[in-house]
Amino acid sequence: MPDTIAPSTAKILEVLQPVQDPELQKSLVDLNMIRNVKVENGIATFTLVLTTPACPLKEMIVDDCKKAVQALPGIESVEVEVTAETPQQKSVPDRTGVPGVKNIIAVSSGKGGVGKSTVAVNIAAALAQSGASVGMIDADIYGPNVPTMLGLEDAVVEVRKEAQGDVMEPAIAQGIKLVSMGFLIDKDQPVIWRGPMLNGIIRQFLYQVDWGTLDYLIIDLPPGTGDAQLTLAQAVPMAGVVIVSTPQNVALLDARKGLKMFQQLGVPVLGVVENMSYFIPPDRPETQYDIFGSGGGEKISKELGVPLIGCVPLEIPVREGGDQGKPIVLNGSSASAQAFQKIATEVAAKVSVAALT
Ligand SMILES: Nc1ncnc2c1ncn2[C@@H]1O[C@H](COP(=O)(O)OP(=O)(O)OP(=O)(O)O)[C@@H](O)[C@H]1O
Repeated sequence: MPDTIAPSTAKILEVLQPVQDPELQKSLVDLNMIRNVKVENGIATFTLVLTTPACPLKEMIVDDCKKAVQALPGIESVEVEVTAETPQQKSVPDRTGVPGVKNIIAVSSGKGGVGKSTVAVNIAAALAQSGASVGMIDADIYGPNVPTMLGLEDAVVEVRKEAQGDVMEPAIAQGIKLVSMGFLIDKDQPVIWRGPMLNGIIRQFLYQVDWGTLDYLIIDLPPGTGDAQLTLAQAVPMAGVVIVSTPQNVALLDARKGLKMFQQLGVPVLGVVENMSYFIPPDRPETQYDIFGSGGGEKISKELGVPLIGCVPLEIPVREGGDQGKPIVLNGSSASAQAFQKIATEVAAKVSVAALT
C-alpha cells in the first residue's frame, strides 16, 4: 500500500496550470492543450494536444509537464501522449477560404532562380513528415518544377465531373498532395499567359481540387510581384508568406519589393529565408565561400522588421535531391537539411501563434 494518497485529476490540472506554451505564453490548461487526465496506481497519464505536429518545442513542453506532475506526492511516473490539432487561420473579410484547408502559406521571391521552389518543397516535406496533412499548389507558370522535385514529373491529374463542376484529383508523393501548372501545359510548347487565364487557373487550383482536410496548403508562386501574387492575395485569406532571397544585392532589392507588396495587401510576412547563403567544399570543410555575398538576409530582416527564419547553404545534395524527387530535408542531417527543418518548424509555430492570438 502506498503511504501517500494518489492526487486527484483536479490536483494534476492544478500543478499543470502554471506550465505555459512558450510561444503563446499562456497556460497549457487554459489553452485546452491538456486532456484525458487519469491517475492509476501512482501513474499519471494525460494527452498533450499541440497546435502543430511540427512544434519545435515539443520536448521542452513535455519535460515541463512531466516535472510539474512528477513533483506531486503519490506520483511514481508520468506518461504523456502527444498529439496535435492545427488551428484554423483567422478569417479575413471579403476573402473566401478553401473548405477543409486550415492554413494557406505562400512562398515567394522577387527574383527567379533563388531557390523558391526548393524552399517550398522542403517546407512541405518537413511538415508532412512531422505528421501534418499537407498540400501544394505549384503556381509557377515560368518554371513549374515542383513535380520534378517530388518525383511526379509524369503525373496526370484526373478530373471528375460533379454536380458543382469539374473536380481535380491531386497527385501525391512524400505524403504531399500536389497540383501544378506543369500538369496542364505541354512542356515543349511556350505558353503565353494572360492575367485572366492565370487568375482562372489559380482559382481552380484553390477551389476545384479535392484537397480533403489539410493542415497546410503551400503555394509556390512565380517570381516577382505580378498577377499571380495579386490574384492569390486578393482571393484567399493567407496565414502568411515566406520570402526567399539569396544574399546578393539584386535579389535583395527584388525581395524587398515583394515583401512590401504583401505587407500592403495585408498578408502577414512570416519571415525571410536566405538561400545559397554560403558554400563549404566537402573536401575542405574548414573553408567557407560566400558566393553570393553575405549578411543580406539579416540586413533586409532588420530593415523591414521581419524575422530571418533560416539561412540555407549551397550544397550539391540539395540540387540532387531536387532533381531526383527526394527533398533533402527527408534525407540526412546536412547543414541544409537542418536549416530546412528549422524553417518548417518556425513557419508552423508562427502560423499557430497567429491563429490563436
Ligand atoms: N541551397 C541550395 N544548394 C544547391 N542547389 C540549390 C539550392 N537551392 C536551390 N538549388 C538549385 O538551384 C536551382 C534553382 O532552384 P529553384 O528551382 O528552387 O529556384 P526558383 O527560385 O524556384 O526558380 P524559378 O524562378 O525558376 O521558379 C535548382 O536546380 C535547385 O536544385
